Order: sequence, then structure tokens, then C-alpha cells
Amino acid sequence: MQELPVAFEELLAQASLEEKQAMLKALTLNLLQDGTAANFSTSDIDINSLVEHVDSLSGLDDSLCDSIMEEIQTLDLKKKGRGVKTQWLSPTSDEYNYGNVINKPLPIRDYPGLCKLMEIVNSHPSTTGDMDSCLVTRYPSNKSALRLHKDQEPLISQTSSICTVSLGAPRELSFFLDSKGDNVTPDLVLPATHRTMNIMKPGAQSKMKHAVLPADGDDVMKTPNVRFSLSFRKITPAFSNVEAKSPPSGHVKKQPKKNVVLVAGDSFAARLDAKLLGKNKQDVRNIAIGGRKIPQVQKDNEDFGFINTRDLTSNSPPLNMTKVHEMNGYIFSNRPDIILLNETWLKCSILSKEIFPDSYKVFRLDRSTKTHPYDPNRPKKFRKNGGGVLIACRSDLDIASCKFSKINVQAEVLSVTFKTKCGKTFCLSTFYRVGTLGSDNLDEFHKHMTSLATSRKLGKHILIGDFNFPEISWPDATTSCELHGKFLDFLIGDLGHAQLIATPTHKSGHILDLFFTNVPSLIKNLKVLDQNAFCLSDHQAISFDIEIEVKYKTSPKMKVFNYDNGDYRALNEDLSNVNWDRAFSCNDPCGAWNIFRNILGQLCERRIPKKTIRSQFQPPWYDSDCDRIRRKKEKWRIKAKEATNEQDCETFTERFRSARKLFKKTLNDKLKLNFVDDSDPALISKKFWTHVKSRSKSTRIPETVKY
Ligand SMILES: O=C(O)CCC(=O)C(=O)O
Ligand SMILES: [Fe+2]
Repeated sequence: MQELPVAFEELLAQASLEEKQAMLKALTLNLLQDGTAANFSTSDIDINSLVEHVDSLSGLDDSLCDSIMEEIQTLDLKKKGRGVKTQWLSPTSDEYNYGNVINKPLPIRDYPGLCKLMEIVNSHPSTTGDMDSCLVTRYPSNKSALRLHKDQEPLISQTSSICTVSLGAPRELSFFLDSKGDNVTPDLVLPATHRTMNIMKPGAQSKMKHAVLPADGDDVMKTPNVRFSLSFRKITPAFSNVEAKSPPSGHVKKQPKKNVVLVAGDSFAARLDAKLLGKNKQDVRNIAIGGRKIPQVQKDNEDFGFINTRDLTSNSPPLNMTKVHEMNGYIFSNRPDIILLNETWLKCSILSKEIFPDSYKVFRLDRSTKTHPYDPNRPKKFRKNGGGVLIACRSDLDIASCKFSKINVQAEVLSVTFKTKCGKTFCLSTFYRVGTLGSDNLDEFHKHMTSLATSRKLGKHILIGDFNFPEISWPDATTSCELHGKFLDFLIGDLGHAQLIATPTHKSGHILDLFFTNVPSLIKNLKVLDQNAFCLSDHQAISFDIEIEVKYKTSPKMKVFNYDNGDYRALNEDLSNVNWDRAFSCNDPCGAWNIFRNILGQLCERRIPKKTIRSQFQPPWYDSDCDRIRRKKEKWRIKAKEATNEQDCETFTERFRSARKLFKKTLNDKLKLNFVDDSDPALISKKFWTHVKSRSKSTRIPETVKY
């Protein structure tokens, strides 16, 4: 019985609807102790409880409609059938596959109009408010149709609403209850007219199908009446490609069953390669994040930036684990308050949590066609991957606020404004200037800074970044390049900033990374670190103090169940005193399941004490072993630097390299150990679950976990 909560959570995470139904029956058989199981049937479902029509959406005005129409006209929609074409827009790179159609995603945040509409939809009280993706469908005529189906692919979360907003020509959406078994006469038909929305509630897909039938009427001719449906959904970040246990009657592709058990999620672990997971390639290939393969961790190379891939077609560049581990090692030992990074190479499919400890708040501007626009006059200069800037700050800084200053410019520049408890404000910016970009880039940078100045954010300003001005001479700031001169005129002349770096910041010997500020007197201990002191990179990091007093909050604490001290006898008694008949009177397995969960949850709260644990500064796999090797690596690096003869230098460099290798290997091994159970590599370790729980600040296994 001690194991009940954990076992319960696992069941909860893994059960199919049929299993939940069976479990509830079994449970009630036990709990009611009168030999009768509660009866769950799917008949008598009122279709009106599964769907809702919303006639007008406040905020969806003419101008927003126009912007959305403009955005969707730019989409290159893919054929879905019967003249209908679609495009999947999502925050991750997971493909949306149904039938034989593979819908590669476009990043939804590149479509601000659609994002605004998604916000409106999410704020509607009848929705679950967590939709993050959109399937755009174009119906070219009144005869184009969508066959009877369920939106129940594994990628689509079934615990969130699915909300479809219609634009353009009017059509109808027909719903058919599964329990009626009649797929001819709809149980409900809702209008799908311009600017209206139809909501399908959480769980609805398991009880009904829906379709957009060809419009009736004598007119057998197709009327060219274009309609768009914008169907907002929430994606399940991790799902298995393994054949579904009870395939829904929708259109899930059958996959051969594999004996792989893995929690994918967009996580460090999910990007490990086959060797690290100790499984053969075949299995690893089947472990997919949202249907895509897990890329192999690539060999280190000396590219700068934290992600290392040159595969320009890849949607999901693998992380360069040497850089990630070394940066975390630096963070662990130095605990910097704020970190600014350039050339992160990050994509939206990589979570900030994968590269930073939980204890940092991360502001990111990943490369997109918005921040790095394609210039048709210089097609060869365009790089889809690369770029990206980031500012991270410790979340235990006791400040009043730190805010992303969102300014919509076409440049890789990001600013965060900090307000201290005593009302002092300072602004940190970072700018990655792509060396090949011309004066447009300067104009956009100018726009960004002017906008900050206008909103009085530049009182105390620090701007650091890779400016790629190799030929400027410092400290006199002279250059023969007109464009670089204009940047300097603006920063130094117009904004009154000083540039404080005067020694090389790149292994080429150039001063590429610059530090501009209008409050140089507040900057103390400014240092250009040695190469490799922060992490593997061909750039050298810059460290400094800002003389503004900020305290730390006492480290955040977290309460978790202390299962060892639970009063399970009392918990059992409580459970048998519940009136399960009444609790399950809703007759609906999903509803009953939720009620059961809630009751058990409440009883656990009552009978199982909690303990307080400190949230950790480092990830759980970063322990004293790792830090010992990090210190060794650091020792050899410094020895090599200080060596007085070539022979010593070579020896120490060699030792540094092997310590670096060992550091990476140890961290990868620890990562793996955290993930796979020692006793059986097919199992996921308890330690991993503990980590999942601590990250989700909950004792439950997240719903996105599937097997
Ligand atoms: O066009 C509609 O209103 C419904 C669209 C739909 O059901 C779908 O895209 O799955
Ligand atoms: Fe649908």
C-alpha cells in the first residue's frame, strides 16, 4: 500500500480510456464492497455538452481579420483531399501527421495576427485557454469538404479544447455521436460562418466525430466561395510513435510495435544518441519527439554558439553537449546573476530548461525570418540557422521586475529592463550583428535603440554583443569602413555610450565582442576571460560587475509528499468511507476518473505529510563528481596558459583536452543514469521521475508523459 500513490500516478499516466474504465470498475468493486461495480456507459451523452458555438469573438475586428488574411495568403498550403488544403503552425517542430498527409510545421509565432487571434480564443471563458498551435484549412468552394473524422492524433492534446474560427464563406460543421453509431444523420449541426467559433470540449473527440459536409442545394456547380478554418489546438509535447493501444477510429498511422519505453519530451535526454541510451539504433530511431527522429549528438567542433549543427535542413538541431555542460559547470561554480549569449543557434523546439538550470529566467530571441530577414538581393548571405540571442537572469534576484522590452525590429537585438526594489532601473541589451548585413541592419538596430530611448529605458544602459567589427581600432574607435563608422557615430556620438573592450575577444585575435555603456562608472571588474573559461567556444567570454545593489531572495523552497511517513491505514479507511456511488453518478468514465483523482489527491493531502526541499541550483545529474572533474579541467587549462615552455604547454593542453572529454562523458553518463534504471535498461529510473516531479512542482506525472 505504501506504493499506492506512485503506482496510481503511473497508471494515470499510461491508461487508455478503456483501461481507465476497467480500472474504475475494478476499484468500485473493491471499494463498494457489495459486489456491484459502478456502471459506466457512454450512452446518454448530450452532444451539447461536448461542443459550443460562439457567435462573435470580441477583439476579432476588421483590421485583425485583414492581418490574418494577409498572413494566411502567404502560406503554401498542402493538399488534404477534396480540394481542401492545410498548413500546420506550431511552436515546435513536431510534424502533424494524419492519413497519408505529413504536415510540416511553420513557427506560429512568425504569424502575429494568428497569435493575436489565438490569444483571443484562449481568453474565451469556454475554452481551456492553453491552445498553442493552429491548423489552417482552406476550402476553395462550397463543395470542398472534410470527411467524418476525429481530431485525435497523438500530437493533439485531448485534455484541451479544440477551437475552430471561421473566416470567409459560410459553411456548417456537423457532429456525430459515437454512441448512436449512425454516421449519416448528424446529431448536431453548427454554423461555421465568418468570424464565429466552434469549440470542441476536452475529451469530446473520444465520444463523437465531426465533418464539414459539402454544401447542399440544387447548385451542383462549385461556387468559388473560399472559406478558411483556423483550428486552434494544444499539442502534446511528448507522445510515442509506438502503435496506439486502442487506435481511435480517426486516422492514426499504424506503426510497428517496438519494445521501447521512453519519455521523450523536448529534453536533454531526448536528444541523446543511441550509444548513450544503451539501445540499438533501431529502437532509438523509434523514440521520437512528436514524430521526429532524435538526432545524434554531434561531435564537438570549434563553432561558437551553443548549438552545433551545419545541417541547414534540420528542424531540430542537436545540442552541443560539451558547450551546454561546460556552461552549466561555470554557472554552478560562479552563479552569475545575468548571462548574455550570442549565436545561440536555438530553435523553438529546444526548451530553455534544456540549457539552463531552473534557477534562471531566460529571455530568448531565436533566429527567424523576422529577426534575420531574407534579402532577395543577397540570397547567398541568408542563413536560416545560426544567430539567436539570449539574456538569462537568476530568478532569485530580489528585484521588482525584469521585463523583455519587445520591440518589433528585423535584427537580432534583445533588451531586458531591470527594476530594483529601490526603484532603480537599468537596461541590458545584446546585439548580434551579422557581419554580412548592410545598412538595413543598422536602420533596424537604430529603430530598436530609439524606441528604448523614447520609452526612457536608456537611463542606465549596457549593450554587449558580437558586433563583427574586426578592423575597428580601439580605444580610439577609428575605422575606414563607412557602415561601421555609422554604427559608432550612433552609439558613441548620438547615444553617448563608451566602449570598454580593448583586447581581443576571439581566437583570431580580433576584438569582435564589444561592451557599450552610458554608465561606465558603474562597471567594475570588467574582464575578457580566457578562451574556454566559460565554455567551449572560439570567442572569449566577458565578465563584469554592475555597481547596483541587488539582494537575493532566500532560495525558493518546495513542498513535496513525504511518502515514507504517510498514514496509509487511515488513507485506506478514508477511501472506503467515500460514497463512490454518488461520486461516480456522472456515469461518464472520464468525469469519474477525474473525480476519483481529486478525491484520492485530497486524501493524500490529508494523510501524507509533506517535506520541504530546496530547489537546486544545478541539474540533478550535476553532482560533486562532475564538479571535481570540472575543477581538474580548469586546473589544466590554467597550467597550459601559464606554462613557460612549449613542452609543458603541450602536456597541459593535452591533459586539459582529456579532462574536457572526461567531463562531457561523465555528465552524459550521469544524465543517462538519471534516466535509465540500473536494474533494467528498459525502465526509467526513479531519480528521473523525481526530477520530473520537482520540475513540474507537482507530485503527479505530467499528462504529456506517454509510453
Ligand atoms: O473547417 C472546420 O470548421 C473544421 C476543421 C476540422 O475539423 C479540422 O481541421 O480538423
Ligand atoms: Fe477536425
